[in-house]
Amino acid sequence: MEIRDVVVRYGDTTAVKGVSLSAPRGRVLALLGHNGAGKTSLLQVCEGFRSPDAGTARVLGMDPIAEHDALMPRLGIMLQSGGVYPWAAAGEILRLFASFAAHPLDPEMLLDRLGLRKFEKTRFRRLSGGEQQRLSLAVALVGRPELVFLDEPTAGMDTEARHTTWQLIEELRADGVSVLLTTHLLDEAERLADDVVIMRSGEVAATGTPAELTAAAGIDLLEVRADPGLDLTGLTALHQVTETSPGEYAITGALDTRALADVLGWFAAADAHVTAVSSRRRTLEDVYLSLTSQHTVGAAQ
Ligand SMILES: Nc1ncnc2c1ncn2[C@@H]1O[C@H](COP(=O)(O)OP(=O)(O)OP(=O)(O)O)[C@@H](O)[C@H]1O
Repeated sequence: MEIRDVVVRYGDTTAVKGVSLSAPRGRVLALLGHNGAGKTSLLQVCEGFRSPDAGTARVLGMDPIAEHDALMPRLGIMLQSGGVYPWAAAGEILRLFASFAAHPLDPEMLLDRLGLRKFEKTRFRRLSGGEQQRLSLAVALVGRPELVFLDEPTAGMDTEARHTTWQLIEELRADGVSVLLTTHLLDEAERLADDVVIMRSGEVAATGTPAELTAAAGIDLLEVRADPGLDLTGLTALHQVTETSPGEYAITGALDTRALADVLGWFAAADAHVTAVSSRRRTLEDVYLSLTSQHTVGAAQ
């Protein structure tokens, strides 16, 4: 899948501002970003549900709008709202979608795997949010798609369903299926994604594998608890510093021994009352927050 310079506008709002990205086959790509960052709009362009205002999209080598009918049977799409036939029973819905496909997965297997067996005779609208979500996932997968779009697939799911979903996604990838998912769960992205795209206000803020995004030599996150509201001028000239909450300072970047001494020396020189210091390697969540936080200032911004 390849998109180039895609722009999506809603009236005066530009939701996607010239995004380019490519998703190689057989990999899981996670699209991250705050509410309103433009993830769903971008997904809709790839799915052929929305025509971009500028730019191009190629999905499995096809134009998702002009070749929509040929493309759809090869895609699995799980929508945030999910609802398909609210009056039909869960089992009927899944078997119906299986009957549309040339080589479906076994719907009975999916009912069992996703814990839906006891709801097979329950109408969609009577299912709980998490059960609807599980059925929507099953519907997206039952046609044995080559490429799957999952918009917040595990939102509202309980822990067990979330783990089953992760396993299913890993099995899909092992079978060579490509997956493009959005999520607000950074641990989900870190566990599943081969590639990550972080969006901020309709633009790509960073891309890479989770390892690339979190990699740095030495200690890469130093957290210092001290007086709140310190004037960070001076420190920010040398390091990326965020006051993550009042009195909690996160200093990120590859920090060697000298840099650590500099940072603590700065707090000492500022006469700040330091009550705790800890260090660790960065997680994807740290990278995400430092790229999307409004309050981040400093050298690496
Ligand atoms: N149909 C629409 N009409 C007008 N504005 C819209 C429409 N759909 C989305 N937007 C706006 O476009 C921007 C991007 O929305 P989008 O749904 O793509 O974001 P998102 O990253 O998927 O957010 P979320 O994480 O909340 O699902 C937002 O500011 C949103 O309010």
